[in-house]
Amino acid sequence: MRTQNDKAQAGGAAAAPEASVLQISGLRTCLETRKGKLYPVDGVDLDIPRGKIVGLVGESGCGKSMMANSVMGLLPQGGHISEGSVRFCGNDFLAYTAEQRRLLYGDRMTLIFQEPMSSLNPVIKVGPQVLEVVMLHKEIGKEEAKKQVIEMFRSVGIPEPERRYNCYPHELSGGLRQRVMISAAMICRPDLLIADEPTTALDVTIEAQILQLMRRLQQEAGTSILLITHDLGVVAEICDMVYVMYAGKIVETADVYELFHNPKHPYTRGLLGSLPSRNTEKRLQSIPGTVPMLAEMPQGCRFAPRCQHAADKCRQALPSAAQVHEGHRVSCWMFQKEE
Ligand SMILES: Nc1ncnc2c1ncn2[C@@H]1O[C@H](COP(=O)(O)OP(=O)(O)OP(=O)(O)O)[C@@H](O)[C@H]1O
Repeated sequence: MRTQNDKAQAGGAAAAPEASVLQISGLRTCLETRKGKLYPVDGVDLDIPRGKIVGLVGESGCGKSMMANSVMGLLPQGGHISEGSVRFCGNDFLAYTAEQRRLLYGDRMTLIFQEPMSSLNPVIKVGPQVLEVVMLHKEIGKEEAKKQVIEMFRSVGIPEPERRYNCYPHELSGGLRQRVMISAAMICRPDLLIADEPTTALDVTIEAQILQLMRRLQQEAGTSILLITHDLGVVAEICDMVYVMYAGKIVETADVYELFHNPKHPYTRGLLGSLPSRNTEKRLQSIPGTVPMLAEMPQGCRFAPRCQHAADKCRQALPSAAQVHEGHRVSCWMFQKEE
């Protein structure tokens, strides 16, 4: 039977708070496929400071979900982390046993997806599904746990929480289902919430409400959030820091104000919808071309085939991350210091 000590070891609960909740260094995720070994995450460094909301942004197919799934142990068959390190609250996360991870997931590290129906069991009422999370991780009786679930439902803005407790997922709207998922993810006040496109399936008004809700709960619980999105508007709304990912690599990172006011990487500028130029007022609506297939990664900078600034050097070798401002790093040959 698990003990408080097991929980402390699994999540580092007894340790002094670390400045970073999640520290990922040189993470490489390998997929063994019929086409050979593919690397959807290829040398990623990412740091999530305690209590911050960090956006991970990039177009579809850039490897954002693979990044999250690598951390959450949700890789498809044939997938594994082949290089790098992951530290969770200062502990070597990759060295955790399966049991330590099981205790951690749902309690100190939680996940919400775009489509709550993929996580909710359609034949079990929503209240008991959240109750199960509480019972698994908190040492309290069923009556107390049920009270906490109803209180949580009230706190996330589910009207008539006692009645909704006994609804099946299909009886709720998409927005209410996502509030149920957020309840399940936040009820144990986790250190880290990974939210993978949590508002993409919702209409704009509900999206704004859900983002505000996440921000409020995050502030109340001191949870750090990794928010995965393809939408820089969502990033602007609630993130403190941003990592921009392209073709398995982080190409730029900065705090949110700096990234929006001083974007450097041509890919980030493309995502922002405009490519400032000294000579023209030209505005881009979208970036020409598509994200490369994993089996067809270009040599050199992976963005070079789509980049209007690409030079020979860009097609030959990968740039490393260079600091352009405090906390602002960019991987682009245009910003490498001359040797
Ligand atoms: N099971 C799989 N087998 C092989 N390749 C996969 C598998 N799942 C994803 N990929 C590939 O891995 C790459 C990264 O995919 P991933 O889903 O992480 O991207 P993403 O940025 O999260 O995009 P989206 O927002 O569309 O999910 C893509 O090239 C994708 O085709």
